[in-house]
Amino acid sequence: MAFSLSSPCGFRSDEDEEMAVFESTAAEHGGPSRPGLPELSVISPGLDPRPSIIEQKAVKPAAARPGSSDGVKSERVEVFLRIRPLTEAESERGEEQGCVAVQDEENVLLKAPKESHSMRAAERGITQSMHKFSFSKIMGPETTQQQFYECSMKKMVKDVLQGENRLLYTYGVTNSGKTYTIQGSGPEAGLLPRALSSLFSKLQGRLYGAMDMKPIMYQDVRHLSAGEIRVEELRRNSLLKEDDNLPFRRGGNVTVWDSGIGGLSSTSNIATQLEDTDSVCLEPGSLSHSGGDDLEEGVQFSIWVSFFEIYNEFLYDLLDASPSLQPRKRVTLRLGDDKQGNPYVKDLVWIQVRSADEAWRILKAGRRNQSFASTHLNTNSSRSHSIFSIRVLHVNPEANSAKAMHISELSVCDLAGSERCKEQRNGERMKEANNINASLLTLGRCIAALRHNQNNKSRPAQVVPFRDSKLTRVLQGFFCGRGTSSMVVNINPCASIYDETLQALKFSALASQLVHGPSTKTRVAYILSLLREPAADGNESSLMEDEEESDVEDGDISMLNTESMLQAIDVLKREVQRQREEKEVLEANVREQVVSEVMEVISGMEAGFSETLEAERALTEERYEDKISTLQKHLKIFYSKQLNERDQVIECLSAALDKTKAGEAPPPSPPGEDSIACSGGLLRRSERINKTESGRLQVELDQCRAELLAKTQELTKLKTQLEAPGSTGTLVADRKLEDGQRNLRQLRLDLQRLGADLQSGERACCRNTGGEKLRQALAAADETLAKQDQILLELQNGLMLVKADLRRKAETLAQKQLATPLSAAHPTPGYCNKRGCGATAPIDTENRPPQKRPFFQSIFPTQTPTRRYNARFAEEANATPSSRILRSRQQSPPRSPAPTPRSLRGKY
Ligand SMILES: Nc1ncnc2c1ncn2[C@@H]1O[C@H](COP(=O)(O)OP(=O)(O)OP(=O)(O)O)[C@@H](O)[C@H]1O
Repeated sequence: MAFSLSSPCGFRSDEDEEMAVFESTAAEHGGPSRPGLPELSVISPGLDPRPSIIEQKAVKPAAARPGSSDGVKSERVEVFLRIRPLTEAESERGEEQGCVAVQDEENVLLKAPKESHSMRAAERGITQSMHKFSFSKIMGPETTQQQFYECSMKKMVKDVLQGENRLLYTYGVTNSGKTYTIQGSGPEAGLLPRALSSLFSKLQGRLYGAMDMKPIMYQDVRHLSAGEIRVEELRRNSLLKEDDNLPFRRGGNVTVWDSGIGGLSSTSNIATQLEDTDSVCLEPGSLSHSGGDDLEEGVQFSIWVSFFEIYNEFLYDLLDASPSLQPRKRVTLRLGDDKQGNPYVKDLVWIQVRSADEAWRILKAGRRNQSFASTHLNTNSSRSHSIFSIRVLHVNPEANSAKAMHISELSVCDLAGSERCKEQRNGERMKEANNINASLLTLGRCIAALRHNQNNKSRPAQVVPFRDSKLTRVLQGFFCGRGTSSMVVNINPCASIYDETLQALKFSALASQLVHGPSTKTRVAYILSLLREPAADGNESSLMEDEEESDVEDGDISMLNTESMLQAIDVLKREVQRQREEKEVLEANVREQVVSEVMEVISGMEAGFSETLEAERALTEERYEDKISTLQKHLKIFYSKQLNERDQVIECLSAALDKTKAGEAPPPSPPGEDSIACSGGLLRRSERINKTESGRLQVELDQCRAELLAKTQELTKLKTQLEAPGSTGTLVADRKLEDGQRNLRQLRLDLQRLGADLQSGERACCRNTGGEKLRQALAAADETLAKQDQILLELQNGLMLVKADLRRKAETLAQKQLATPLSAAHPTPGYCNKRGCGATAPIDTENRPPQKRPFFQSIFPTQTPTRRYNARFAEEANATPSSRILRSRQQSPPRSPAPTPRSLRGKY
């Protein structure tokens, strides 16, 4: 897996989010800034002055119980920063670009150099170019090993001798000085030799010399038999002897061994370094605090050490001594859990040491087996995580064996350096780098999860992925309350590795957020306090009677006898039960409270909803009522208009009918017609038509009547004139006759037009309610017209008779005139020619009664237009007025054919 240092030590997702929590901008802290982009981020455990000790109840409220652990304080994980000095070579390369600036003892500022990825990212606006970090203590390049020991590890040694478990681990980019910090170099002894020296210095005269008790598993002790003791002694001597025979002492040869995985895999030229470390010496007075004044009275201490490494996710015992220097197959160790679930390295070699020198020699012997290699950054780079552990057995020789033993531990872990995989050209180095980075990634995830759980106690706890790597599994106990840990972050101020350094510091910022869980001693104290409490039934009141108060105060639970331990277990079981019940009650109360609150909220919501619903309903009702009333108003107006129009139509039709009844005969309408299909528009149109047509018809009828009357009077007058003998008005009568005929023709034409108009009126009227009546009226008018026609016919006949009479008289006069000279001198041929009356035959014909022979035919025997007209007229005399009107329309092309009532019916 190619590892990118884009996030701190491989933090990928959750952790990156977490990191954002600590960041703040330059504006907040007065740092330099560019427009629109803050250049400084502050990544620290807290922005407020950080107390090194905080109240435990703020961290773990559940433990704040009267009589138990109330008031016990919990510490933040200490994180130290150590900046190594630049080497001459690095300075010559121009690595000094001031990217690491120590502000004070706790704060450091990182400024991205020009060529770094961070600066490029900052220029693109992705991140800041400056970052500020806070630490428990910052040790600059000038810091000596002694100073660093004083501030970091000295107290840890003291704590371990008092029965605590402590872990110190170094973290940083490769070649940043981790190994130097732990082991030292030359006269600069590292933390570990100083701790060993300090430890044995404190234990002067208090060492437990026998080798009959040995630490096993997580923190158990086994009593050794004599045979086993011999085996242990042999092993120790072998290792010490091996150290004495180290090749470098004889000239610095190369040691070669098999990593146990892929055959010969690691090569180390350790001569130089071991020579250096071999000569590690402590400055005079550096361990001035030697002396075990604060050690427990009467207790002796047995010191055992182990040394193993995690290389490519395999565990190797570095003290698995073998006298052979030949390549050999290394045995891998397995991890196991004890009954309490504490992880431990199975079959790990523990060597009892009686002095700091022995311990140091054992360490050196183990280092020979450690995996080192030359990388592009470090010629002697650790390719594995190495863990050197010191177990202190607290033995009370005066007490019985069961309660005489307590174990504490100091572990020092030199983590392999994180690095860019892509920069490893060797395949094996690449693999190592991958494994190193993977395990560091897991460590980061564990720390992030722990921190999350500590900060979010109310939420479900995250699973801490200790099992995802061997490293975290081994260190699990120190992160879970069975000890405390301190971190040393080593950085190299070289500009070329600025980006990696920045990521390492971000990782450390996360680690510094951690708070130590309750220590082992705290738990023991809690259990013992439970045992001291008088139980409700009084059964436990005698529990501690056998125990010495001093033992209890010491908090060493192993000092209880079996019976007391069983009782303690019972008490603890009951305590667990009590706490469970307490929590159940609490949960029930909380549930009840939550339910009642939720119900309140629900009922409030219900009330709100019903109010809203009511308001909505009222609003909707109001709106629809408005709409209905508007609609009703409109309908009312519409129907009242309709009714008015209808009434008007009815009135008009009634009036027209009345008028028609009074003197006019409207044309008949087809039977069965009614006004069911009448619409408002048709009624109005009918009304208009009726009004205009009726008026016009009325006027025309009046005119016709007047004309008829005038003609009748004229004819009567003529008649009387003609009847008068010797009347000189023959010509006048003739002329009058012609005029009468013309007038009659005109009259007929008018009548025809009148008939057509009446028919139109009939069509219009047939649509309305009074259509039937109007038709009847028209039929009556038609009959009247027919009667008038009849009268006219009679008049014509009368005229014909008068004319015939006049002719006869004229002939008689002519004959008389022929008989007289006067009559010869004044012939009247013009008259005869004019009238075409030369023929005599017609005279006879004309003497026939008028009914037998048409009047005009008798007057104009030849086929003239007048005759044709008269013939037609004769036909018409026998036809109804309607048929005459229809015929006249057919013979009048200029006039458009009138629509029949049927067609009108279809149209409407
Ligand atoms: N504080 C210091 N003062 C002087 N020299 C130092 C200091 N820290 C480190 N060095 C030197 O820097 C070099 C690299 O140190 P070291 O081997 O301890 O790095 P490292 O972090 O352990 O590297 P790796 O992770 O690759 O093992 C060594 O030569 C060491 O002597």
